[in-house]
Amino acid sequence: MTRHFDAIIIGAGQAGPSLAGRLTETGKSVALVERKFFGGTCVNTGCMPTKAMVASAYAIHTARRGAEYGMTTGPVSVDFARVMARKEKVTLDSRTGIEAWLKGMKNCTVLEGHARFESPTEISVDDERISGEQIFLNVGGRAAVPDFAGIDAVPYLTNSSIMELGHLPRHLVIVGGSYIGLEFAQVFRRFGSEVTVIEKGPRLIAREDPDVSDAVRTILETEGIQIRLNAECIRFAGHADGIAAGVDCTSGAPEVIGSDVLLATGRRPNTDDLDLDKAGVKTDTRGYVKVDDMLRTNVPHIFAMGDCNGRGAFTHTSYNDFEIVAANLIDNDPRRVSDRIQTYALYIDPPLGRAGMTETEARNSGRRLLIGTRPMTRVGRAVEKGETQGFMKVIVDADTKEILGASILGTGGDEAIQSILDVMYAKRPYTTISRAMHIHPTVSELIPTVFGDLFPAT
Ligand SMILES: Cc1cc2nc3c(=O)[nH]c(=O)nc-3n(C[C@H](O)[C@H](O)[C@H](O)COP(=O)(O)OP(=O)(O)OC[C@H]3O[C@@H](n4cnc5c(N)ncnc54)[C@H](O)[C@@H]3O)c2cc1C
Ligand SMILES: NC(=O)c1ccc[n+]([C@@H]2O[C@H](COP(=O)([O-])OP(=O)(O)OC[C@H]3O[C@@H](n4cnc5c(N)ncnc54)[C@H](O)[C@@H]3O)[C@@H](O)[C@H]2O)c1
Repeated sequence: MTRHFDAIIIGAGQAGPSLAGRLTETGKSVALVERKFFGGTCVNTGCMPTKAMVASAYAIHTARRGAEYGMTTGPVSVDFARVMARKEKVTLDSRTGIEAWLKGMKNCTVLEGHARFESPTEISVDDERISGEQIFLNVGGRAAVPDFAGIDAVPYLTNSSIMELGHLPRHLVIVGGSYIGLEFAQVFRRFGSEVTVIEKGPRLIAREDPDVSDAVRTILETEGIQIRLNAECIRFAGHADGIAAGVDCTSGAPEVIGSDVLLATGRRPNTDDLDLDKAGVKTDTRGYVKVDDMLRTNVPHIFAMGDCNGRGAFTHTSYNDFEIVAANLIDNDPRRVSDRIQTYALYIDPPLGRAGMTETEARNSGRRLLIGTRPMTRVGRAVEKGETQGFMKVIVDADTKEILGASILGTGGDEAIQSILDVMYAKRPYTTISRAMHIHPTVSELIPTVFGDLFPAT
C-alpha cells in the first residue's frame, strides 16, 4: 500500500527538518526520510564535531603558551580519547535533539531508511512506498575519493571515518589543502601528530587571494605543519612504517611516509543512488541537481536544497535554501538564491572570515577598485590577546562606493566580518562603516579605520 503525503522531504540535513516544521505548521502532512544520522553532515561529521575539535586544539595550544601569559603549568599532554568524547557529546546532543523534535512533530511521519524515486511522485523507502504532492531533496554530499594509484591497497580516512578514530596518528598525511584539509591539519598538529599536507595546486585554499593563501601557509608552517604543493602525481603504497604517499613535487622528497592518510579532496553530491531518472530530475555533469533561483528542479513539484544543488556548500547556504523555499511556497515572499552574498569562514586559528568577492574576482570584474589593508599587529585587541597573525583586506568599487568584498584573517575574524556583510546586504556605501564608531578594544574597531584609509588598486 502506498501512503500519501502532502510533502516528502528526503534527508534530515540543514534544510529538511526546518522545512518539515514550517510545512506541518500550515497543516500539511509531511514524510521525512533519513537513512543515517539526523542532522546530516554538519552535526555528525562536519561543522559541529570539527569545531569542537578546533576548540580543544585552541585550548591545548593556549596552555602550551601559558608562560607567555604568566601561567605556570607542567608539560601539556593531550588525552585524545577525551577530545573525541567531548566532540561526540556535542554531536550527540544535537543529533538526538533534532531526532526528538522531528519524531514529536505533529503531522510529520519520520521514516528511517534509504529513499529512491519510483516515479515522479512515488518514493520507496526500503520495503515501503510513499507518494507526495511535493518532494524536497536535502540529501547533501559525501567525501569524494579520487582514483589515486594504490589508494585501494591502503587504509585511508575521510571526514566521516576520522570521527571514529581511536588513536592519535603519529604522522597524519592529508591530501587536499583547502577547508577540510587545513582545519584538520592544525587540529592534529596541536594534538601532537606530525602533519603533512599534500596539495596538487600551486598554493593552499586556491579560491582565496594569493596574499591570503601565503599568510595561511605561514601560520600553519610556523606550527610545524609540512606543506607540499604542486603534488602532481599522488599515489599510495604500504610501507614498513605505515603508508607511503608519492608526491613528486618539483622540490623536496618524492615520498612522504605517514602512519595515517586523510583524504580531503572535495565532496560529491548524494544523488547517484536516488534513481532521479525515474522522476526525470536533471543533474549537471558532476551530479548536482539543477535548480532555478527558487530552488525548483526541472520537475515542477520537486525542489532541491543544500549541498546537493551545487549552489552552496555550507550549513548557512543550506539553511538559507530552506528559508528561500519556505518564503516562496508558504509566505508569498519572493526570496531568491541570487539575493545572497557569498560568505564563509575557514576555522584554522586564527580564522579567516570572508564576505563577497576576493580581490582577484573584483579585479576580474573590470571595476575601478579601492583597497584597504591592515596587519593584525596594528589591531589593539589582537596585540593585547597576543594573537597578531594575519591581516584584514577590504575592497570597494571606486565609482559606486559599494563594498565588494572583505577578508579578515585574524583573531575574531569569523565574527568581525559580519559587520561588513550586513552593510553589504543593506547596500549602503563604505562610508557607512568608515564613519561609524565601534567599540574599543575589539577587532571590529579597526574596520572603520581600514575603510577610512583606502588606496586605488593599480
Ligand atoms: C569536515 C567538514 C567540516 C565542515 N565545516 C563547516 C563549517 O564550519 N561551516 C559550514 O557552514 N559548513 C561546514 N561544512 C559543510 C556543511 O557540513 C554542509 O554544507 C552541510 O552540512 C550541508 O547540509 P545539507 O543540508 O546540504 O545536507 P547534509 O547535512 O549532508 O544532510 C543530508 C542528509 O541526507 C541523508 N540522505 C542522503 N541520501 C539519502 C537518501 N537517499 N535517503 C534518505 N536520506 C538520505 C543523509 O544521510 C544526510 O543525513 C563542513 C563539512 C565538512 C565535511
Ligand atoms: N569552515 C567551513 O565552512 C568548512 C570546513 C570544512 C568543509 N567545508 C565545506 O566542505 C567542502 C569540501 O571541503 P574540501 O576542503 O574537501 O574541498 P575543496 O573543494 O574546498 O578543496 C579540495 C582540495 O583538494 C585538492 N584536490 C582535489 N582533487 C585532488 C586530487 N585529485 N589530488 C590532490 N589534490 C586534490 C584541491 O586542489 C583543493 O585544494 C567545502 O566546499 C566547504 O564548503 C566548509
